[in-house]
Amino acid sequence: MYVDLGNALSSVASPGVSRESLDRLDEDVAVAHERIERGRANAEHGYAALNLPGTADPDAIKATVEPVADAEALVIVGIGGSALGAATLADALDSEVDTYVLDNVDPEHTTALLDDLPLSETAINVVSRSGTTAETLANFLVVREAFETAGVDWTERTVVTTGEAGPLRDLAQKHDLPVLKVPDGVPGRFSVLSTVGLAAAAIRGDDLDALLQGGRDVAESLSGSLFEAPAYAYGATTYALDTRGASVNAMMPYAEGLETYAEWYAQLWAESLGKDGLGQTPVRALGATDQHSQLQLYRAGPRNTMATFVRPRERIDRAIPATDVDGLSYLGDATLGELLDAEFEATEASLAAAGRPNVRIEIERVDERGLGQLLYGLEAACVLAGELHGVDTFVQPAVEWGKNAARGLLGAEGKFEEARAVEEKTRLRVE
Ligand SMILES: O=P(O)(O)OC[C@H]1O[C@](O)(CO)[C@@H](O)[C@@H]1O
Repeated sequence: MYVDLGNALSSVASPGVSRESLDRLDEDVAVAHERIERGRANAEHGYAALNLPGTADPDAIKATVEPVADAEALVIVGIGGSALGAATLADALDSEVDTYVLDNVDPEHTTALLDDLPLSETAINVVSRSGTTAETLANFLVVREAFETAGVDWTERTVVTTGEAGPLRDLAQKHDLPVLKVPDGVPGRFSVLSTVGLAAAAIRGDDLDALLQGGRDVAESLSGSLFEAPAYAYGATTYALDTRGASVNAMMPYAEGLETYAEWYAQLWAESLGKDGLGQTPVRALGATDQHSQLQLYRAGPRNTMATFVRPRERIDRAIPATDVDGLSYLGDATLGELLDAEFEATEASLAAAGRPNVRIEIERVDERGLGQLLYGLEAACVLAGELHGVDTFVQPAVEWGKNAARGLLGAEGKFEEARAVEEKTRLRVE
């Protein structure tokens, strides 16, 4: 994983950070690194996630999913951190196994998916750390019923990933289902390199060892200086730019296979840093596509945005056929990959020319090792940014209010004051 901070410097951009400020900030990075290392050594909640490249057991995961290793299709039933990591790997990596993610409770979408699936050839990976998330459990009950209606034994097609206890763990035990434990101390959004992201990857036949090796590559680079650790360089720079006004971070990977990665990043950044009135707003974008939708704002809108450009250094390419159409012959001399790289460098430079901060992140290829580096790198960057902001990176208390309100509206057991607030909504209807 390579990071280039050049276009974030105050000599190029505003908001920007001076080299002297980065040198001063590096002292705080050293202190934060010590804290992180201590947290990792004691396997403290959250910090333990940065140990996964060394603690995850790919062979045990592969053995557990063996019963469904013959699947032609896979449905991942989960939400948030229990879906986005696996979905990111599935979007980026090729596999013989057609993979679908049920991470919403839209009846039309769920029904259409179940109607199309070859259920007898389909594996189900239901994932929930708490085992109580309404959307995940509701979708699983619907999926299970579809299998039963089709006369397919769902207990033969299901692998469960969940915590030590809870309704999903109870269900797995009741039906003697293969179950993988979510490791202790690993919040959902930091769990892609654990059983949470790797169970589906194993069913798909992805190279788990290479994914974890990618994580180890970056873990070994973590040190007390941002000038030696690319992940910390990125984390520290987002912090420096955020505190100077860049309260929005547009994540713009230049690879179709990394589109879901930008969604994964959005949860990581929003749930980890969005608290105590602080937090950089993550925006999902895709290069070159969103040059033609969002770039106008980032180049000429309020000076509150930084952009993060991600690209693989190598990709399988395809020539653009020669053409005699006037004004287009230049395209015929290039390839799609060359055009995409030109767009990448041109867009990066266009923001710099307008004095808008941006950072470049590169990996060798969009393969298991490259993804392991990118995902672990962003996790480490996020943990460091959380230390510098002085927030508790590993909790997300603000999400509970809405969950309680929804449970109350559906008449779940217990008292949910929040549900009353929904009924007492202030109204100013215009029809
Ligand atoms: O894995 P679980 O417990 O189903 O939670 C799913 C997601 O919901 C959240 O708790 C937010 O509501 C996320 O932090 C988490 O990744």
